[in-house]
Parts: sequence; structure tokens; C-alpha cells
Amino acid sequence: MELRFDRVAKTFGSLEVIKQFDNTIHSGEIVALVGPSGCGKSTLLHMVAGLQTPTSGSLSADAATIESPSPQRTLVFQEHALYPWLTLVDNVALALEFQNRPRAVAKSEARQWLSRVQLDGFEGYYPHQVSGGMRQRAALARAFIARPQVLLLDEPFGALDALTRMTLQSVLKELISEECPTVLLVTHDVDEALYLADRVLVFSQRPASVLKEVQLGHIPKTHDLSDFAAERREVLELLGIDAGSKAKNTNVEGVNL
Ligand SMILES: Nc1ncnc2c1ncn2[C@@H]1O[C@H](COP(=O)(O)OP(=O)(O)OP(=O)(O)O)[C@@H](O)[C@H]1O
Repeated sequence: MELRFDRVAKTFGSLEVIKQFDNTIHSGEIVALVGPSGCGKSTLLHMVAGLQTPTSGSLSADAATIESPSPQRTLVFQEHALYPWLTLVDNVALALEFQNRPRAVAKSEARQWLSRVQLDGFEGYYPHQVSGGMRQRAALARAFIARPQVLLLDEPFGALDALTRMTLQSVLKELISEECPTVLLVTHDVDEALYLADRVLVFSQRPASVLKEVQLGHIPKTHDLSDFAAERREVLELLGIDAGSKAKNTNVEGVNL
């Protein structure tokens, strides 16, 4: 599904959040949005999800104006993604039950999806009984089971430790390559953006505008991003970070290095 932003602007009262955003996200493309905290990245995702409307300009999915939420466009948050009172299998099955699929079919498919994210044996566990990484695996299963054409990821692994995050990034990458949704990923983690995306949009401070588009191409990547050192440096410098430093750190804007 192709997403088209045509002079999209957004204000909340007197607060100008997005100045003017023009872009086309091609069907099956994976685009990461990075930028300073509060510049409006989540607002852009919420508009694609149909939870917010542009103040001016237009936003369409396959040429149809986005006016409300749709199961074709799924949003995955950083946390609180699962219902705590439902088991993992019921959480995942719910996405299909919302589409009026029979409960038994939904549960059977949910079990298969939990297996795809390596959660066999944990189907009957409640979210509080499993680790944060396992909860996000289940959240990915719940997002993918409905076979969305657009996947909107808002800091999906932001609450996880670095090692778990890298493992989950690999799980997500595999699911994306098998299911081929169009993906918009908001992240503070520049390496996550480089690893997952075909293209990175670097935003300015609010009101957000695109400082630069970095093309990475739809090519196989590993967590060894040494081939993308130039792109990494470019993104970091645009974010105002001294890219010469090798220190693993977090700057004042909350961008992970
Ligand atoms: N519903 C709303 N009503 C009023 N202001 C809002 C609303 N949603 C977002 N904002 C404001 O819009 C600005 C951009 O918020 P947004 O969450 O899109 O930024 P962000 O770039 O995703 O930030 P972060 O990286 O910290 O998550 C913020 O100043 C925020 O307070």
C-alpha cells in the first residue's frame, strides 16, 4: 500500500508541530523517521493510523484519503501493547476476532503466530508472567496476524535492553521480509533505523521538516553496520551529535548512539 503525504501540516492550538511534509512511501518500502524529541514523529504516525487529521494538506493510502483508523494500518507502541487480563494467545487472537473471524480459527492462527516469534509453550501465560522482550514478540505477532498493509512502529523496542532489542529487530526484519507490509518506523536508535530501513528521513526540531533523506536501499543487512558508516555519520551529524565519538551514549535529545 502506497502512502502519500501532500503538503501535510499539523498544529495543536498555537503549537506548530509539522510545517509541511511531502513524501511518498512506496508499497513495501521501510522508512525510518528520526529526529529530536518532540519534533512530531509520532504525530505523523498517528495521522497515518487515522487517529489524528492533518490541519492542512492531504494524506492518502493507495490514493484514498485517510480519515479514520483501519485494520489495514496497524500501530505498534513501545509498551502497554497487550491487554494484561488476556493470555498471550488471547491477545494475539483478538486481532482476528475484531475482524469477525471465528474464535477457534483465531486461536489456532494465534498459536501459529506465537510459534513464528518463538513463543511456543507460553501461549497460556499472561503478559506480566513473561519478560518485556517476550511481550514485544507477542505484540509483533498480534500486529502481523491481521496482515496489515501498513505497519506503523512507534519506538517498538525502546523499553528493551540493547541485546534484547537487537534480537527483536532481527525477528521484526524477518517478519517484514516475509509479509512485505509498507513500514513507517519511528525510532531514537540510529542503528535500528539503519538496520531496518530502506530509507531514513531525518527531521528538524519542531516544527518538523525533513533535513535529509538517506537512501540505504532494499539490500540484505546485518547488525554489522560498518558498510553504512558514512550514512550513520551523516544522520548523527544532522541530529547534532559528534559522530567522531565512539562512546555509547545518549544525548540530550534522547538519541541513542
Ligand atoms: N494530542 C495532542 N494535543 C496537543 N499537543 C500534542 C498532541 N500530540 C502531540 N502533541 C505535541 O506535539 C509535539 C510533537 O509530539 P510527538 O509526540 O509527535 O513528537 P515526537 O517527535 O514523536 O517525540 P518523541 O520522540 O519524544 O516521542 C509535542 O510538543 C507534543 O506535546
